Amino acid sequence: MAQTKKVGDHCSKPTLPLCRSSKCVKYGIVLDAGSSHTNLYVYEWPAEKENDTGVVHQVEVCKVEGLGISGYSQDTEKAGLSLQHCMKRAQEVVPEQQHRETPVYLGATAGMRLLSLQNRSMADRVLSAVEKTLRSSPFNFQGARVISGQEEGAYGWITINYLLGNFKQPGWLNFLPHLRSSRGTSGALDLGGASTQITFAPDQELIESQENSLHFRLYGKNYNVYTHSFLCYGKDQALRLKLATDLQSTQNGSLLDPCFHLGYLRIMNISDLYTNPCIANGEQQLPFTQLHLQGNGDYQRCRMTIQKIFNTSYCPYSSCAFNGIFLPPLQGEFGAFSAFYFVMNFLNLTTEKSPVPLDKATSAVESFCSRPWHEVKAEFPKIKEKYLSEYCFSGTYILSLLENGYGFTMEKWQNIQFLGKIGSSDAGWTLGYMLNLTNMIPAEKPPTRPLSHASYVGLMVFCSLVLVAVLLLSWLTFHKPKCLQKGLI
Ligand SMILES: Nc1nc2c(ncn2[C@@H]2O[C@H](COP(=O)(O)OP(=O)(O)OP(=O)(O)O)[C@@H](O)[C@H]2O)c(=O)[nH]1
Repeated sequence: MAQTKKVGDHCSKPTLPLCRSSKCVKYGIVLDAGSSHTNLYVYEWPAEKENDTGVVHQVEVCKVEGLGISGYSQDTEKAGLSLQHCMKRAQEVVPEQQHRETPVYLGATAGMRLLSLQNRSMADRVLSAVEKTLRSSPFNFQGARVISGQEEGAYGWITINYLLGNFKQPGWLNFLPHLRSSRGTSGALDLGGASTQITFAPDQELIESQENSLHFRLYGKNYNVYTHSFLCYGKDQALRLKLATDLQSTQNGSLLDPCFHLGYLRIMNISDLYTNPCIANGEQQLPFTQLHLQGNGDYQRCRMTIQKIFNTSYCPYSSCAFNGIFLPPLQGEFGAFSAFYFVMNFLNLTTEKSPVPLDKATSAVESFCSRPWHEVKAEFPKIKEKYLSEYCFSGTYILSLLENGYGFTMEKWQNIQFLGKIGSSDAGWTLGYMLNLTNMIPAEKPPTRPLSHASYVGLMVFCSLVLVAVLLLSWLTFHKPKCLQKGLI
């Protein structure tokens, strides 16, 4: 059973001093090694870091081309060069005198979790190759590791709530402890290529399954948070799961697929489809080596085929998402990011103001899926064919996951905001990871800032004037001039 994580507890012992030998850390770098590619993020500390007043924000993002876990294992040299290019970019962004103080972290997510399950030594080789490049940079390399699904969910939740300013409550709430609940935070929905996470503070205190339960103490406040990471339910692995399920009913490897546009053709090697732990050994039973996929763009049928990858036939708890995984009743607002945003943004279903209602979103995906492939390709010539050809599947998958998998009804759907960035920072787990490791979110509320000299002098003058006025009034009351006293008789 996974241990309950206390993020705030790590914070009580700083792992990285913010100021060393008169130099303060002003930047931090995090690399997110995902299944399809790696992103390098450079963050900048707020100006008044000692008092933790400003907000740590992103100043640069660099996409390391080819360095997805699969890409790296295929072409190490090319991916290594691409990584060096992004490290150089970071050296330009971070002032030279700051290089030695700037911490660099690498976290690998679900792609690497799957690679570790499938081929441990390959996964270790990938990590040590990346580590070697990072060690040779002028920055302060702090380590590369595979983060757990629970951490990915937790840090995504921390990132968006930190950026939305949800952790710092007005001081007057300290005097009304009954109002200080976990509410007022936003839930986090993250869709990757290999896994998807849902994290939120539920209404009910009890989280029925220990491995879905997180306890944080941040800024002097306790948070009970639910999280789950569904490995193999990122959008790329979900497509594989769906294809593997569909293949069971074909005799010759030809598949009429409603999740792709009419006129779209794709040929895939069956061995590529089956080389990962998400799909149990079905390959041997198939009498063909290639899959010939032909699109026929039918949203309703696509939705039905996707539905088959969610097993909702059993639930050992009071309520479940799918595959027997506990899910408490959904609570509050949610921010949906990563591929949730990429896909919904392409389909024009993200708005800054009010969310697009569920029925309108469904009609939009349905109408997109029904368009012939040649027409879609002609309209979006600049979009990568891999992304463009899969928006129909991805849009339908997102609707199925949120509606059927998690139970976002028409009403609850209105609480979802699809987010690319918050301010200048991308929504994702990386910022939360760095904030935790550098102790930027303390477990306890920082002491109230002492008054500045000018405010102190001003306050003293004001108090003195009030005192003089009170003394004068008292004197006038008890020693009234005689003429006045006579007049009153
Ligand atoms: N449309 C579009 N899709 C993208 C873009 N960048 C990444 N993706 C896809 O979005 C999905 C999620 O990508 P990431 O957020 O990098 O997730 P990941 O790191 O693969 O996630 P894990 O599953 O946790 O390993 C993947 O299927 C990517 O192929 C983009 O710019 N546009």
